[in-house]
Amino acid sequence: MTSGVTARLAAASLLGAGGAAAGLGLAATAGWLIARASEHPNMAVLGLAVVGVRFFGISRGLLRYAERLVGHDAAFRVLADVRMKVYGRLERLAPAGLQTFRSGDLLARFVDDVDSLQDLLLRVVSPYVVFVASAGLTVGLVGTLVPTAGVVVVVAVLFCGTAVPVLARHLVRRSEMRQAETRGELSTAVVDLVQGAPDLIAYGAANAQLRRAGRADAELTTVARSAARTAGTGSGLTTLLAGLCVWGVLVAGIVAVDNGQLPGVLLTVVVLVTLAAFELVTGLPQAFAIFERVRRCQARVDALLATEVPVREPAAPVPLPAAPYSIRLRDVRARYPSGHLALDGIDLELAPGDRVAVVGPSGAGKSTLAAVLLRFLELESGAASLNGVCLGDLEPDAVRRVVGLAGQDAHVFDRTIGDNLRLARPDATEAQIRAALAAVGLLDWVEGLPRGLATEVGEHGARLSGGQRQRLVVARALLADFPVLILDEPTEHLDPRAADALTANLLAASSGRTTLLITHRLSGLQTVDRILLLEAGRVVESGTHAELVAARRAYARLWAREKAELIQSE
Ligand SMILES: Nc1ncnc2c1ncn2[C@@H]1O[C@H](COP(=O)(O)OP(=O)(O)OP(=O)(O)O)[C@@H](O)[C@H]1O
Repeated sequence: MTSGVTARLAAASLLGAGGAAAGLGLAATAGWLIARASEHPNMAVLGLAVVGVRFFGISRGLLRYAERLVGHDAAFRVLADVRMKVYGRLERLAPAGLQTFRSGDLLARFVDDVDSLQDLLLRVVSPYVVFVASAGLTVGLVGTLVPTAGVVVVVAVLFCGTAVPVLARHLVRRSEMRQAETRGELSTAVVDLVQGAPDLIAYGAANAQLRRAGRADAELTTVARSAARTAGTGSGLTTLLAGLCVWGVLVAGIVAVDNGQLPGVLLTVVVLVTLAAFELVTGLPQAFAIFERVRRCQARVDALLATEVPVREPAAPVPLPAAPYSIRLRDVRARYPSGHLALDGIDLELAPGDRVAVVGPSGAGKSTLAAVLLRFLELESGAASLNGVCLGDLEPDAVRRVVGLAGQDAHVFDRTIGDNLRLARPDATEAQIRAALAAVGLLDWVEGLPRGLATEVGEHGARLSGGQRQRLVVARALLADFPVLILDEPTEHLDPRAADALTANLLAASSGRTTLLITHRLSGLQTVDRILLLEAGRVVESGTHAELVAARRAYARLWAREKAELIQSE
């Protein structure tokens, strides 16, 4: 917590205590005024009390307002700080480190759990500080005037301020702690329901998913109701105890007046001050219950913040070397946290301007190779370097400024075509945007649209065809102008002819730029400098297209099959 926030919290506590003191002052002066006025004294006697009522009345309102203002300001600052930390962590964890979290649960942690943390200051600490201040002053004032009444107030304060809330906290602990998890489960079910709606409907599975969300909702209602019932019972009990306390003070006060120990006028003061002090006590069991929920939310946020980053981040990063860039992998092995060994002894050389294709069957480890180069996945052994500097000694973000990816699952934002492109390069000129679109064969289409670059693409690019979406992602990567560009299955959603045309376009557009093309199609690879054929995480063949075809091994067989399929499809 920054010192500014600590000072604000201290100021809010002082203002809260001041407001409580003013409230008691108001009760005391008003009580005295009413009782004394009933004796019809000279107006001059009442004058000071009238001023006191005005002063305490106005200052109580002002102090409470100021306390809320300063307290909320502090709480929101804390919240902003935590949210920034959580977002920063999410950024470092994405994508490999987030795979253990479900996206709905992640959303609940990032939004609901972080939001709940403000309750600690606003709904737990603040009411308790105010109660402690009120109770302390009341015990002092009432105890001085009527010692036996003071004892009654002390006992009531201990019960209302400690015993009942602690008991309520104990009873409510399980359900309050369960709330954060259940909210996460509901969020997960709803996110699945919304994101998977078309498939759920197509497979007739929507009702089952709705029932799952319904069950999570019912469980959340049950735990919330159980927590509210316990907190409500606690509030009722404290109200009862506060009422008994006021009666006890009244009886002790009457005895004191009878014995001549207390002037009759002050009896009203003693009773009204006690009433005012216990005004806030009914909220305390709720505050303790909230404290349990906040603790659980804090634990969930802490777990996210403590999640290990999937790649090593150097304590003292080496500065990024100057361009041009060459990359070298030597005997690289990489394993996913699940234990799967996805790369097993990979060697790769990417000199400036090299265009290398990585091909191989599904699951061979092609995308994993991209993940290693982008520092999304740590090496288990072997060496990876950029201009001779170990990739692990550079800041991962610095590596990602050099090595860019146009991935098969890249996100298309719910904005316009132009916005999606400018994301990669906010200052891109019209000519640069047009060149990127032309390189992926989208320029004619975009120019034919009534709104051109201002056309909205919908959520996840829903208003685009699979192929257009894919091309847009590649255009964005070209526009970003990364020194080393990885194109992961850029032709994934295209028919064979369109795929081959796009590969040709891309290889032409990336001419002179270091490019790693990951693809399952071999057509068009005649123009790349080198091809690596991956199988089960190992390079089983490498060379130019001509060399590999001439070698008549696995690559040549794949090539023959692809040609036959192309002839068949025509
Ligand atoms: N996050 C992950 N956790 C565990 N295993 C993974 C993960 N991602 C991929 N794998 C496994 O690693 C292996 C290599 O996967 P990878 O995605 O690199 O293959 P690929 O060659 O790119 O396949 P495709 O052509 O289908 O995209 C596969 O067996 C896959 O199941």
